[in-house]
Amino acid sequence: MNWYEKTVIKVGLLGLGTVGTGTAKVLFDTAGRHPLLEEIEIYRIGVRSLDKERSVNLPKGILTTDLESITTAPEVDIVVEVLGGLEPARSLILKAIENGKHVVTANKAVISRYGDEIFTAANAAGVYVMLEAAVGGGIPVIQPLKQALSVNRIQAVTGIVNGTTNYILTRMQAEGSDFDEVLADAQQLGYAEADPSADVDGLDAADKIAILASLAFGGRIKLQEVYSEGIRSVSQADIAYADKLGFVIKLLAIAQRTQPTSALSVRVHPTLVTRSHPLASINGVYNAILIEGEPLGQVMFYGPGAGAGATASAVVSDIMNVAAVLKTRSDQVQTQFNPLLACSHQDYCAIAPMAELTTRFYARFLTKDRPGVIGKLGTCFGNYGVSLESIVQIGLQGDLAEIVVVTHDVREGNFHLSLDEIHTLEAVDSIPSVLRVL
Ligand SMILES: NC(=O)C1=CN([C@@H]2O[C@H](COP(=O)(O)OP(=O)(O)OC[C@H]3O[C@@H](n4cnc5c(N)ncnc54)[C@H](OP(=O)(O)O)[C@@H]3O)[C@@H](O)[C@H]2O)C=CC1
Ligand SMILES: N[C@@H](CC=O)C(=O)O
Ligand code: NA
Repeated sequence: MNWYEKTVIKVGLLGLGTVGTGTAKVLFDTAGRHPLLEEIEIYRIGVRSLDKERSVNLPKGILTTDLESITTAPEVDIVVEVLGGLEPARSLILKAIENGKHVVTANKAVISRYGDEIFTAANAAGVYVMLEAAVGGGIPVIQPLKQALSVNRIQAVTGIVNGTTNYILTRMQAEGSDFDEVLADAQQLGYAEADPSADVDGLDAADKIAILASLAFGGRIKLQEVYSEGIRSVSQADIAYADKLGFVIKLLAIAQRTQPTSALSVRVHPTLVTRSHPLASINGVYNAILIEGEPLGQVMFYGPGAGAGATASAVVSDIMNVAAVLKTRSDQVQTQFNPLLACSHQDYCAIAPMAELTTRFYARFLTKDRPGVIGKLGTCFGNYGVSLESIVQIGLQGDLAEIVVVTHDVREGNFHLSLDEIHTLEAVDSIPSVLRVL
């Protein structure tokens, strides 16, 4: 059959949870959207339970628990994986590719770990694997990086890419709310991963920055080389001190190349961001990704980073992009990829160790309340070339003095050596927090 004659493109949907339901709702309600959507039909939907109540009206017999049959059905053109988790998602994606299906996925966990295997298989099979929903939820950022921005030499990608943690930090900052209570709300709103520690411990953001770095810097990224630190250590005391010093605390995901030929720094950590920075005002479930490149300069993408409708918008845009290729292809056999849709990186990017990072730091110390302690801290910092931007003693915690320090740019390895020496001072009780400053 000639692809020009095809008027129905069939989608096999794996998963009908938050994202799957949002996707089905858009595909069942096409009025007022792009006319190409009218040519896209859901063939089957794979779920775990056939008895669960669903918030979308479904044609009879469309649900199945036999997910593999969807990936092999000759009728299906595009398999949409919105199951989450590593398995069976990875195996089903590979099965779909093996059977010549194009794949759309929202699964950053699978792509960041098995992207190598998946894209190698897809390129060999002549199919596309699309992942707009995997980063920034509804925000178009994957396609812009592959297309409009690929003209640029990218220098840095700095993002708030996890909706759950941004929602938690925003409410902790605005209302002084309790961490566990706000996390439960984020879960109830459908923002969090099935295991929310992926959000809270920075792992979801690490998956996403690995994907963004790969596209921005043109090489594969080994996930285990991405440094990640979550928000469990962020306390109300640090939020209050940051506020007094003119900062807000955000979980940032950063991929940066300081010199054209240098190794990349790819990392996720809670960060003090000065209130005037564009990322400081991104609140709630919203995400933003600030990209810096030459010759463009800075561009920032902003929008809802999680949730059913927003994520469905990204999933369906990928389905449409593949559908457009299928409709305009003159031959059923793939002869050439569209280089602005496919992913063909072969080499790995070199990643710099964290000790080599140059950044500012915020640190909070509890010390004995006696004269000369600040001088001793200053000497330890001076021994390792750590220069201080500010040092303040605001209050007491019991009979201990609380001292907060913000440094100028320093090599991370040197800063940690100075902390090691400070730990040995008799006057120092503890160092409850150390955070980086953008
Ligand atoms: N939620 C969000 O805002 C966003 C999510 N994502 C990503 O989208 C993906 C899906 O997330 P989300 O919709 O929130 O997840 P949910 O947990 O809400 O939904 C998962 C769906 O997959 C089905 N499912 C899961 N495992 C199996 C299995 N082994 N066999 C059969 N069916 C299975 C479930 O079936 P049943 O309904 O029967 O239980 C359910 O329908 C994840 O990769 C997530 O990271 C990306 C961006 C935003
Ligand atoms: N759990 C994720 C969902 C979207 O990717 C988040 O909170 O950002
Ligand atoms: Na996106």
